[in-house]
Amino acid sequence: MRDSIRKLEVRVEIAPSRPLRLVVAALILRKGAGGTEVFICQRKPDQPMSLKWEFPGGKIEPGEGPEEALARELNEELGIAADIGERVAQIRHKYRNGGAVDLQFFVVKQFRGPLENRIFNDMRWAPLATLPEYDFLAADLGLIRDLSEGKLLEKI
Ligand SMILES: Nc1nc2c([nH]c(=O)n2[C@H]2C[C@H](O)[C@@H](COP(=O)(O)OP(=O)(O)OP(=O)(O)O)O2)c(=O)[nH]1
Repeated sequence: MRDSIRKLEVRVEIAPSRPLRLVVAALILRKGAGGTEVFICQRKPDQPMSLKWEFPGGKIEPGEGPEEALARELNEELGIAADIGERVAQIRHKYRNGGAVDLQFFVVKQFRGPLENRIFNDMRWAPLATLPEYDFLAADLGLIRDLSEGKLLEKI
């Protein structure tokens, strides 16, 4: 009995202090003159990881499914009603200062409403080949490389 209590205490001590954040983000796509473009957003100067570029989205709230969470975030951040499409990537990343994230990326090809900037420092459509020119969040860098080389979306 005492042994099992001791084991339990040890487990509590080594439990991770920062939980894994479950995050969903959108690759909102359109056809541009020079090929496919994706919608990218820049974080504000007063946010953690300030001025880094990212794909719109955010944390899944308790009780939400990933698609539901992403539709909510896109409505809150950009004022659009989006049709959430195929999940094309999942990435786990440990930030040096801020714990770990589990990121799921979904394609969005259709949405209703004009894109409004409600929370970002800047936002724009970027041709896939130009993505490496932007200072993206570290977790996104593998995805950025694949997108810019035309690897990930070839079947879409
Ligand atoms: N939306 C979005 N978040 C991303 C991307 N890549 C990446 O590492 N993240 C991280 C940054 C944040 O830690 C988290 C998203 O959380 P959030 O949007 O709900 O809130 P936040 O930026 O204020 O972050 P936090 O300080 O509350 O953790 O996921 C991405 O491409 N898009």
